[in-house]
Order: sequence, then C-alpha cells, then structure tokens
Amino acid sequence: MSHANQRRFIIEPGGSLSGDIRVPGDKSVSHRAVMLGSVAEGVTRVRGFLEGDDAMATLAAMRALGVRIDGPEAGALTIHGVGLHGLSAPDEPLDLGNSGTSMRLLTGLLCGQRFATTLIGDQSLMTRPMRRVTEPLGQMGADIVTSDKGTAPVGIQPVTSLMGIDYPLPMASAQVKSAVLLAGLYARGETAVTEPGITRDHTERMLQALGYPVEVDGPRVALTGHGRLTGGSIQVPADISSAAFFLVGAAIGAGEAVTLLDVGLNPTRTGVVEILKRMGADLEVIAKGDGAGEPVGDIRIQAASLEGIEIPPSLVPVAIDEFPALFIAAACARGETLLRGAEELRVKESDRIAVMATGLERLGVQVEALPDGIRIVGGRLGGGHVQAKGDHRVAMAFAMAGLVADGPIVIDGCAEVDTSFPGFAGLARSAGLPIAVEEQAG
Ligand SMILES: O=C(O)C1=C[C@@H](OP(=O)(O)O)[C@@H](O)[C@H](O)C1
Ligand SMILES: C=C(OP(=O)(O)O)C(=O)O
Repeated sequence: MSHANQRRFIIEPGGSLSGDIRVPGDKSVSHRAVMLGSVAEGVTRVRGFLEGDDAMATLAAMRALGVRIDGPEAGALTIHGVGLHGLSAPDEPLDLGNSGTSMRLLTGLLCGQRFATTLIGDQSLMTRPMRRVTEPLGQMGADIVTSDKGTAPVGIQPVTSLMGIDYPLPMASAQVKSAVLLAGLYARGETAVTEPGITRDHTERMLQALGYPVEVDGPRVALTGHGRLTGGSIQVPADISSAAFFLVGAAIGAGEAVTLLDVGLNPTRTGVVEILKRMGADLEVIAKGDGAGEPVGDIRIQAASLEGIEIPPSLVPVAIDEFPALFIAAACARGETLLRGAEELRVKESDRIAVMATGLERLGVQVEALPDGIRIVGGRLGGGHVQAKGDHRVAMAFAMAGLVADGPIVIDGCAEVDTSFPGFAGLARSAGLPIAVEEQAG
C-alpha cells in the first residue's frame, strides 16, 4: 500500500486535450459499496468499482474481517455479505495505506463489534487527525485509543453495546458523519448527525438503496440501530474528482471539446462544475439517469478564457477534493481568485494549501497562502520542477498545468496517484497530454 517507489511525471509543453474520456470509478462510492455490501445480508454485486489502492485497502480490510469477496475483475465485485453481526476478528492490524476514508469509516463500523481491531496506514495517514471520529464515537460508548497526538494507530477495543447520540458535526466532514452513522447501525436507539455545511451523502444514499431506513431532514441525518441491510446491485459512477483534472485541463487548454463520460453528478459533489462555470468555463452537463441512488451524466467542456472569482464558502465542502485542480484553473484565469474557509485542505494527504502554493510559486505564479485558503493571481505559467509530496491530487493538478506552461514541468512524488486514479498517465497521454513517467526504486 505505501509506495516505496518514487514516481516522476514530466510534461512537455504544447499538448492539448480532446475526445471522450472515461475516468475510473468513484472512490467514495467504492469504499462504501465494499463496507455496506459486506455487512448486508445476501449477495451484493458491484460494477465500476475503483481498483485503486485506497478502495483496494478497504476491500482487503473487509476480507481480513472474514467477508468473501470475488473480484475485482474489470471493476466487477461479488460480495457475500455476512450481515451486521457476521464480521470476525482480523489476524493482524488492518493496513489502510494512504486512505483517510478507509480509516475513519472503518473506525465507525468496527467500534461496535465484539472483537478488537487495530488500524494503521502509511506515513501520511499516520499523521492525519483521528480525534474527529474517536471523540463522537467515544460519546457513543466506544473504547478507542489513538496516539497522544490523536493519530493512528487506532486501537479499537470490543464493547457490548453502543448508545445513539445526536451529534452536531464541528466541521463539514462526510467522513466524520459517515463514521458516526456506521457506528449508529450498532447503537441502541437513534443516532443523528447535523452538519454545518453540505457534505457528500453517499453513505446515506447507499444505506437507503440497500433497504436501511435513513431520515434526512435538512442538515440532520438520523437512523436507528440494529436494523438490516439487504444485498443489492451497485453501479459505481465515474469519479467526478478524477474527472476534475480533465475538466480543468480542457478549460485552460487550447484543444477541442472534451466529454467526460458517465460521471457521478451527486449534487454534494458537483461544486467543481459550479466553480468552473462561475469562472466562465464553457461546459454543459448532460444528465443520464440514476444508478443505485447516484445521479450520472456526461460533462462536455471546451477551452474558454477564465476569470478569477471569490469562491463562495457554501461551495467549499462540495468541491473539497477538487481545489488542487481548481488552483491551476485560477492560475490561468484573468485576475485574482480567493478561497477562504477551506482549512480542511491542510489535513488531507498533504497540506494542500502549502504544497500547492509552493509549487505554483515555482511555476512563476503570484500566490499567497492563507491559514484557511489561498489567493492566486492568474497569469502566464512557466515550466519548472515541483513536488507533489506524495499527494495524488497535487500530482495530477500540476500535470494539467503542463498544457499551458511555456516549458516542461517536472513533478516528483507522484506514485500515490494510484490511490485514486490508476492509469492516469496513460489516459491523459491518450487524451493529448504529453506526459512521461519515470519510476525510481526508492
Ligand atoms: O467521505 C468521503 O468519502 C470523503 C470525504 C472528504 O473528506 P472529509 O470528510 O475529511 O472532508 C474527502 O476529502 C475525501 O476524499 C473522501
Ligand atoms: C482526501 C482524500 O482522501 P482520503 O481522506 O480518503 O485519504 C482525497 O482523495 O482527496
């Protein structure tokens, strides 16, 4: 899971994107499909599963917890669900690699079990904050230990029961919301979470799609423990967070139109579309329907001259993973772009404000990192050597900058791209990005 190898991307100038592009399956939906399919009764068939390291870490964890899962084969999985009470103790700590979603959601799912589990991860994951989940889960009666700093290893001790809580989320986090709701499946009475801003609602949608009643009342989501999930079919849409790199690449470049196919259009994820539109992007969304509670469609986009904007705070949580890509769009826009209220970016796989600001400066962009955001003044992008610091989204964002830079861009620390977007470089090359990959044994 952790990448001993170093990977470098080199992007030569002069590329442009065109054509139809199908990016891999949605990472958030893939995690939830494996977790919920595992604790459902009967068989769940998943299609479009993301075969990236993060979702594969969740899959390996559920197997280690005694669930039989066939596949993945070309994105197809068959999960032989064991029911809410059918998981068994793993033989060793569960290694969740680079994946915050796996660690936080599994802490919720596993804290009401009658066996102990330890969760670990790679260097980046072992520094990410876990108290945000252990605190509310502790209020429910869970027995969880972290390091003094509130980081992994997460040691979960068995308990005989959990109690429901009514929890106001202190930050807009779908991972915390989901962890509490998953623990709520094992709790007495009602478990409710109220969010301060809209966050992705895949957990709620998938619980409902598998027959578990969930009550949604504005920002409050509630469920009652000890019900049943029933296995079903889950079609995972293409990941809008992966599509975002191509949306930005097409918007800033000089190519023809690009169409991103069968992308998940859940309104809790489409902030990137709204922000690009506000910046003046020429894009069209073609809705196609709904698969297991998740809306899907195509997004067609072509180059346009972009304007800097002030990003409305309400769009921050619904575009949270797309900011590295959006910062590249801002660097190519006319005028200034200002992002505030996005302090969560500092606790992702890297400190995305600091790492992006440093890289943009390297490319000659005028940028000011703020405690909770960034100010970017658009202009010409030069070539240069930047560090992705092992952050997949930073690596892919800077790769797209290569479409407009006037010299080559060299990006180090790109191996983790495989966590969310295996095959990124090949797909980007076939769409028109002159990207070369160098692997070095680390
Ligand atoms: O629930 C999820 O699947 C995710 C929630 C977000 O994290 P936070 O809950 O920390 O905002 C997001 O950044 C992450 O990539 C995936
Ligand atoms: C923040 C991300 O993921 P996670 O929290 O699961 O590591 C991401 O994919 O951008």
